Amino acid sequence: MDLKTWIGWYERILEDFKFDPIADMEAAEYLNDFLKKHENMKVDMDDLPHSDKFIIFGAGPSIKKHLKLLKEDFDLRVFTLIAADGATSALLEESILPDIIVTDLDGSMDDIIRANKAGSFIVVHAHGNNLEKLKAYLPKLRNILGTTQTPPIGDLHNFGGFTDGDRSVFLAVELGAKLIILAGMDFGDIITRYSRPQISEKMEKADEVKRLKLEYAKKLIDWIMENEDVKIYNLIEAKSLKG
Ligand SMILES: Nc1ncnc2c1ncn2[C@@H]1O[C@H](COP(=O)(O)OP(=O)(O)OP(=O)(O)O)[C@@H](O)[C@H]1O
Ligand SMILES: Nc1nc2c(c(=O)[nH]1)N=C(CO)CN2
Ligand SMILES: [Mg+2]
Repeated sequence: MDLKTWIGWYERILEDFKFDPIADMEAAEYLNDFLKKHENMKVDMDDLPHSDKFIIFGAGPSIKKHLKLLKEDFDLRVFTLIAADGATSALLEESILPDIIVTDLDGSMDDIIRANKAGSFIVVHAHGNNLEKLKAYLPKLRNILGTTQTPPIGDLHNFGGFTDGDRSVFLAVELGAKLIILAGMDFGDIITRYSRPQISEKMEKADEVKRLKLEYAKKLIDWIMENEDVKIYNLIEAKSLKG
């Protein structure tokens, strides 16, 4: 998505969520300054693993079922694997290391740091509500690519995308994907412990903000399906994985 089109979406998001664009910019400046001061922790788009086939994992209720089916029926080595934030924990439980993690640092950070140490590249998003998390966790990470939802500054990227899941799809398109399989991308209004590590039940009804975030995630992925030269299959809609 070009920047002009993204800014149109961003303006609607700012209005719907009442986010503060100045706070978004301050977080972006913090991330950019950190990466400038720690060149050895930074990577660029060319450094990220990629192929023309991607699987992108979201943190929805179907994630474990989809992971098990994919492990049985597909040679995962053919794909570049992207975990959206909290989905990283589900992959590690199945002994799968994602090639790339896309995160605003609110998944299970123990798992995300473990995967990053084991070799997953990490695409860290700065926004007005995660400045404290940037301060706490950036020093613990390596192989970082920085993203922002504001017009990009310095070394940061903005290839479009709001939630970690849809931003992962925009990233895959930017990296040359021709085929993308979506797993654990239920959208809807049920969230899991992978998405909210602090909830006590295995699943819960999403609050209104999360429900609206998932609505945007779906709309942005629909936009990609209609406007980009890529085939996207959501396993949620597949009648049979082999069919
Ligand atoms: N039912 C679902 N529950 C949670 N995530 C889902 C669901 N369906 C799809 N996803 C995708 O999985 C991604 C990873 O989930 P996670 O909740 O960790 O992300 P997030 O973008 O950080 O959201 P939040 O800002 O609410 O913490 C989401 O960004 C979303 O795009
Ligand atoms: N300001 C702000 N921006 C965001 C937020 C958020 O909570 N606040 N959440 C996101 C991922 O879902 C993406 N962008
Ligand atoms: Mg997140």
